[in-house]
Amino acid sequence: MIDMEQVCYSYQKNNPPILNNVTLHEHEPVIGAIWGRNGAGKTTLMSLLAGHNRPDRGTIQVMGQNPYNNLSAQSHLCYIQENHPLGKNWTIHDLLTMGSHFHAAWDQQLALRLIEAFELPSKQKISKFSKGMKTAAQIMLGLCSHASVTIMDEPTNGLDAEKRKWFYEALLETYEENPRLILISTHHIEEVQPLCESLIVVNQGSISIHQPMEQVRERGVLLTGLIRDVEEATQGAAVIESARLGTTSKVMIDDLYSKDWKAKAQQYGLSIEKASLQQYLVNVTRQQEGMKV
Ligand SMILES: Nc1ncnc2c1ncn2[C@@H]1O[C@H](COP(=O)(O)OP(=O)(O)OP(=O)(O)O)[C@@H](O)[C@H]1O
Repeated sequence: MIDMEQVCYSYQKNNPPILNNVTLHEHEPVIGAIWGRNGAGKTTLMSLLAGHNRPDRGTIQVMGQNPYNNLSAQSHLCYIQENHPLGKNWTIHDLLTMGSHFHAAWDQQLALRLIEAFELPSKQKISKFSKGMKTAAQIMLGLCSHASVTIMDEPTNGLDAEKRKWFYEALLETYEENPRLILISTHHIEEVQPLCESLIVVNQGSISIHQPMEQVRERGVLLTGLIRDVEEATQGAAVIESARLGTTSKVMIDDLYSKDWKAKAQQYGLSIEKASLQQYLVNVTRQQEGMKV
């Protein structure tokens, strides 16, 4: 469904590339999370996939076609930017008209349900909406497009907890009804991870992890205990974070949270817990950047 091969991109000529030899393939319908620290290159990656920019090197295909300047490829795509450009005087009614005009598989029923659930006023200009209401309108556009490849940049920004829950429910419902490729960039990985089958981590302009979510979410072992016991128990292990307080040490290991680690923790008298996915990804990307742990 998407193929990026050795893609390089910089915003200004002769500047170091923002994306560096990025290769990314997704050939099955899936909900995928795109995670990365600020400035990692997530939005740049998504805008290239959506055909908003042209790569300096490498190739991009969406549903078998180059998306850049290509109306035929665009008909398979819906890219919702963080502050999606909408007409200054547009109302929700105009958005519905635009959505059904541009997207052949537009889901009007879902659109009307979301408008009601998010309490979006039909006559008010969207430019006068609150941030959360604007976000809800964008979400409506992205989910109801039913585009084969739907890409949403930080779709929950500005939504309160209840509305984020509604978004996640609608996302799952519409995906189950019509499986397609839906990529969501997010900083709220803990919330989004139960919905996602795939995880793409962007780090310093490269893709450092692209794996099934179920494999990554099981990684990250936190051990706490006396410094000497922790050191002995973790000899040869991949320590990606370590902190000391007095005689106590706390470390994170880049490994599966497994029975073996639980047994080892018991043997050395250490306390053990599963690291959160967010903590784990922060440490893994830090280490990849060669920063001190
Ligand atoms: N229009 C632009 N012109 C020049 N540089 C840009 C432009 N947009 C982004 N950049 C630079 O490209 C790099 C990657 O930015 P990008 O927005 O892709 O990151 P991101 O991972 O989406 O970050 P965030 O999580 O903060 O939104 C940053 O160094 C940023 O300063």
